[in-house]
Amino acid sequence: MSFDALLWLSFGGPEGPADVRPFLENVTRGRGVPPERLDEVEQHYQHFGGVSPINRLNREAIAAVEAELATQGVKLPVYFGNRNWHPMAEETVGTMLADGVHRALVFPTSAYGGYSACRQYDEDIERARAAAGPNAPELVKLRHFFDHPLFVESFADATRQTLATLPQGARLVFTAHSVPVSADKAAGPPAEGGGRYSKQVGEASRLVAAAAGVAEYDVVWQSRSGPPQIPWLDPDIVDHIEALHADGVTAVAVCPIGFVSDHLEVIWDLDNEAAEKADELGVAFARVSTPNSDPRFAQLVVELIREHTEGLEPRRLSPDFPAAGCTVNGAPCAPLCCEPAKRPAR
Ligand SMILES: CC1=C(CCC(=O)O)c2cc3nc(cc4[nH]c(cc5[nH]c(cc1n2)c(C)c5CCC(=O)O)c(CCC(=O)O)c4C)C(CCC(=O)O)=C3C
Ligand SMILES: [Fe+2]
Repeated sequence: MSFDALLWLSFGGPEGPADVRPFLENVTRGRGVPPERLDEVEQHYQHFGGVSPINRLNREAIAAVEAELATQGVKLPVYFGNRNWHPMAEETVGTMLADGVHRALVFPTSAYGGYSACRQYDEDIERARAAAGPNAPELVKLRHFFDHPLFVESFADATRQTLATLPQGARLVFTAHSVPVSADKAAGPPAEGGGRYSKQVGEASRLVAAAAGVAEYDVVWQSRSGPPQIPWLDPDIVDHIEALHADGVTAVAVCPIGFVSDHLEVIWDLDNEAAEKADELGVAFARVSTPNSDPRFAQLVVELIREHTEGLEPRRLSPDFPAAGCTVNGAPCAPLCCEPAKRPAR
């Protein structure tokens, strides 16, 4: 099938102090996140001058993908749009329409299924197309890539490098963004029994640990928000470091398997909060870098594109593991797949 563009679809982040509050309001609109949590998270952003690295990292990754497309002789202009901050997906899809784009592939910057990691990007696609009107380009989203060999090898090499900086016997701990337990239960089509997000995170961790030659590891969660009475996936990375310390562990390598770039949730929640806890306990700490700046990440994106443009055989390390994510115009992967949780009224 023929496509005339790629839309790089990401989360978005503030690019100056005045952007922070409106950005956070976009992220949490109608989601019942307590104002105290927002004030706290605002401080994390202001600590870095109100600038999240995420937009810069996306622009760098896009430049690498453009270069890789040129190297492989694939002609496809790349556009950049976000869910929560400028350039917003609505603005970008408007530009694509004005440029005469009819059909585009969409690369979402998340490797996983689940509401926040997959279905919400479909909602972004729907919203952006609705804003563009009846002639909006057709938008075909690329699939989950948690078990793609290029994703796994990139994290595995980075993990090996990080472990080499730590004393022998360091514990390897994978982390991904926590979500409400109810959201994880609703992840995947109902017949699958839920948990598609946490299961894929667990499988990616298993693959990376195996490729890095590590037999024992843990999978934990980070960056929890929402009111405390609502259960989220746990344990939290900071609590887990305490538990490991109590068990006599003296060194920890943290691999942010749930993310593709060193954005704010990584540089604050891990490099700051988790590292501080480890330091306080006298536990050696090192964080594995994410794939964003690895040349294999650009190769991965181009390979996912060529699955569509040239019918390239999808490469998966766990082909029997449930995965999806390839949607047309933001329609769900399957009926009731990753249904949005019931949200408190605004
Ligand atoms: C699964 C998942 C991913 C991974 C998939 C993916 O990468 O898409 C992810 C990524 C990210 N999350 C990010 C930032 C934030 N997430 C928040 C809040 C929330 N995240 C959730 C889930 C996820 N989030 C959920 C269930 C909430 C509660 C509110 C709601 O139900 O939606 C809040 C609100 C304040 C707070 O409470 O923390 C912020 C600021 C940034 C940008 C960092 C930067 O600026 O550099 C990125 C990449
Ligand atoms: Fe988040």
